[in-house]
Amino acid sequence: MFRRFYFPFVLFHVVAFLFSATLAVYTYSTLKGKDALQVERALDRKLGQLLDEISNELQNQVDKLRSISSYVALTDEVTPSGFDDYAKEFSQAGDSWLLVEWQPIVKSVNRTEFEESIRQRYLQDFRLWEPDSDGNPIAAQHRPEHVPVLFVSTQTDANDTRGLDLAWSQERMKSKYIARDTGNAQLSGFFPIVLAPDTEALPIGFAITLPVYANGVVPKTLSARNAQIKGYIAGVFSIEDTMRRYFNLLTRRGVEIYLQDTEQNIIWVDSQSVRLTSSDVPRSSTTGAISAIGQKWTISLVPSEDYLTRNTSLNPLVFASAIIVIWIVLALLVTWIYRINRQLFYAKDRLEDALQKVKSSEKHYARLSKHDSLTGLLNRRAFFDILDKEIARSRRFNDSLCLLVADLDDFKRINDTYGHITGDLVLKQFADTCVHCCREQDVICRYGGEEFAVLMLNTSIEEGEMIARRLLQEVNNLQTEVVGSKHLVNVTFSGGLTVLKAEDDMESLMARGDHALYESKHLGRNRITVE
Ligand SMILES: Nc1nc2c(ncn2[C@@H]2O[C@H](COP(=O)(O)OP(=O)(O)OP(=O)(O)O)[C@@H](O)[C@H]2O)c(=O)[nH]1
Repeated sequence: MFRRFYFPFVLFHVVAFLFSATLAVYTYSTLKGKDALQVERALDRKLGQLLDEISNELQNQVDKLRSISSYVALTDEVTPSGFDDYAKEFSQAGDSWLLVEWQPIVKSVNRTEFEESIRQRYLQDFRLWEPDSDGNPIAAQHRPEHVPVLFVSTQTDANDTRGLDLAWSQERMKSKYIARDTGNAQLSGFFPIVLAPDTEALPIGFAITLPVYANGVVPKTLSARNAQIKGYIAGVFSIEDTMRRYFNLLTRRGVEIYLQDTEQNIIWVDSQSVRLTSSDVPRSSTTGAISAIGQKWTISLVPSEDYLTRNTSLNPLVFASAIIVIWIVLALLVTWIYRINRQLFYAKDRLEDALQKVKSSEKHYARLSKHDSLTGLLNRRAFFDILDKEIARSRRFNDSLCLLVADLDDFKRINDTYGHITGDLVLKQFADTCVHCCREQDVICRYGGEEFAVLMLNTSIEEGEMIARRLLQEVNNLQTEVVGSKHLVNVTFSGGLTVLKAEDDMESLMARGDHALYESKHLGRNRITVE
């Protein structure tokens, strides 16, 4: 009976799919990681370049402001047109400055006089302004010192900045004081630029402030620098205008740019600069610092998903196809292995089956070669094998051994009268009776057609005779039903009993048994003769 070959196809496909998907996803993410690294390196290079360019730009602007400051320092009577001409000469069109301002120091004692003198000499509607805490400009009141914008050269229409005290911005004020104390140019933090008292849109920017001393000589001591300062030359720059040209290419491609000053003000340079107050720069950024003119700016480049996708050589479709291809290859491979395996499986089954049959027929033929097929008793050849060994064993242990040779009486007549089938039944019943009457260790065989032999091991002649007579009696009582009728058949046998003697061999023992049997036949059958 063949077993059924089972293969879990559904499970296989699930496993094959998961395997292919895992392989593809792993490869994809590894390559994507490499791509991301390349993008990061490219951004790093770009950032380094930007830092250099911006640093140069700032230094360039400082140099220009220094030239203007020398004009103010050396000129006794600075006029609006003179300042404007001079400022414009050094700040060519196309430069990134929004305003260049001259901010003289105005002490509280002469603040009103100063306002008045300016009105009389230059600007009839001149007024001093300063902002409140919310950044809204209000009229200047009780401050000990003012640094209002007196003259301004501007690239905007915002001439109203004249009179504004732009020191109201904390970042700007701080940079001004540092410039005054150190005597050096100072870059401010980021702040909203007020272009007029009623400015609505405040661009975010920064200022570069230079302290101006009489004759352009910077006093050596701090107290002297504080006492002798004449005012400040300041360049005010919009981040949007100044930085845009450096960041343009990157922002257009989807890289977000964040600028951070020393005061932790963060500017997001996008389509329009936005000052962030609470949000942080995203973590996944390429960051670099620039130290310029007393400030430290941090610039962070954050590539958008869109930018990463465009700069990646990986195509998800290719990997989706890879999953399917790997899946198909696995399926073909396993189908091939499955077929071979199934053939082997069934071949093994057939072999096992055949082997089983061979084994059972071996047993069958082994039994057939030793036994009589009708009665199941040992056959003549097997009997002689055993007889030979038992004679030798009896000799060695000095045991007594009896042999009974039995032959059914007038058996030919039974065959002739009732048929061979009934004859066979009689033979079988006689054999069963022998097995029943003799002991377990005795060896019984069908010696010939209706001749039998019983070897009684470890048995004296007296015991043997007793067993033989008991068998004779049992057979006498035996009745076999004729096949196909209710008629009963009786059978008898004649027996020759003998015991192994010292000089005996197999032939002599058998011959004496046969002789005794003939004696029984001769004396009238149905008897046992002992010899
Ligand atoms: N039914 C059947 N008959 C068998 C078998 N083997 C031998 N015979 C028959 O047994 C008979 C033996 O006959 P005989 O040798 O003349 O002996 P008998 O008729 O028993 O006469 P005595 O031995 O002198 O008593 C023969 O007819 C054989 O054909 C067998 O296996 N089955």
